[in-house]
Amino acid sequence: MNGISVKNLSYDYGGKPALNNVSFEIEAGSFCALLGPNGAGKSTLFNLLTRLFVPPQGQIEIAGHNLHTDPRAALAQLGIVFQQTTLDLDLTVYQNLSYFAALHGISGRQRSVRIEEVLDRLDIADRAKQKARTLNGGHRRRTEIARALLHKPAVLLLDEATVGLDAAARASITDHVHGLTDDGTTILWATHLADEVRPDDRLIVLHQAEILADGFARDLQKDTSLQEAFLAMTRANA
Ligand SMILES: Nc1ncnc2c1ncn2[C@@H]1O[C@H](COP(=O)(O)OP(=O)(O)OP(=O)(O)O)[C@@H](O)[C@H]1O
Repeated sequence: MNGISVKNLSYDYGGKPALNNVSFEIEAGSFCALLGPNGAGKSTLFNLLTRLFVPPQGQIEIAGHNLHTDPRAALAQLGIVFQQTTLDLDLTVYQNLSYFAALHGISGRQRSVRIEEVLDRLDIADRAKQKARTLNGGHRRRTEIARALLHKPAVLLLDEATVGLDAAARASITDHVHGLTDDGTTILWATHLADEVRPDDRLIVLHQAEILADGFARDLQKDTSLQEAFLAMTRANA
């Protein structure tokens, strides 16, 4: 079964295409980077995958559930980390997660067990009692990723999750997120930074509403760096 399946997906803003007949499949339990410059269509794709937007054309399946015909089952399998931070800065890390767990109907002992599990996964158990306001950017992001995993989603979407972080925090977040596939979670990682993609990653390059390349990063970069290959690809299609 696929983690994510997208077929012939299109979307436009007032006639200007933001996604043009896009199709791809991501195997369950794998990490896929979605690399594209600003304006490529990444956020639009995420808004469609989370059903914030309804596509005029195309089909989306999340963990085998059709998002259009069975949205409840599909969305139950989805975790998301948006580009803009959405923590309540006046609550502690634990309280932020506890509130979210309650929204998902996770209660009682199960709630504290799950919170401990996800904090451990992101190596931030020692921050549980700290107010979110006192955390650095990297730890805030890790808290949001932990929160997105509380309901054990089969698929996790991250939209430019390292925006505004320094190089060390970016590297730590990308390491942690790669590790999340260990338990079978499917990851779609949107970025405009080629250095966040590893040679063994599945890579989809999105540019001007279309998929320019889809394969393993090592094959797409060939003898050059991925950054150079990415720039050459997007320049050639400017
Ligand atoms: N609400 C909107 N109204 C009109 N055009 C929009 C709107 N949102 C996005 N666009 C346009 O659609 C195209 C795709 O934008 P989108 O935000 O999906 O790209 P992106 O890859 O996520 O870029 P970024 O990293 O800058 O967010 C761009 O040309 C953008 O200007």
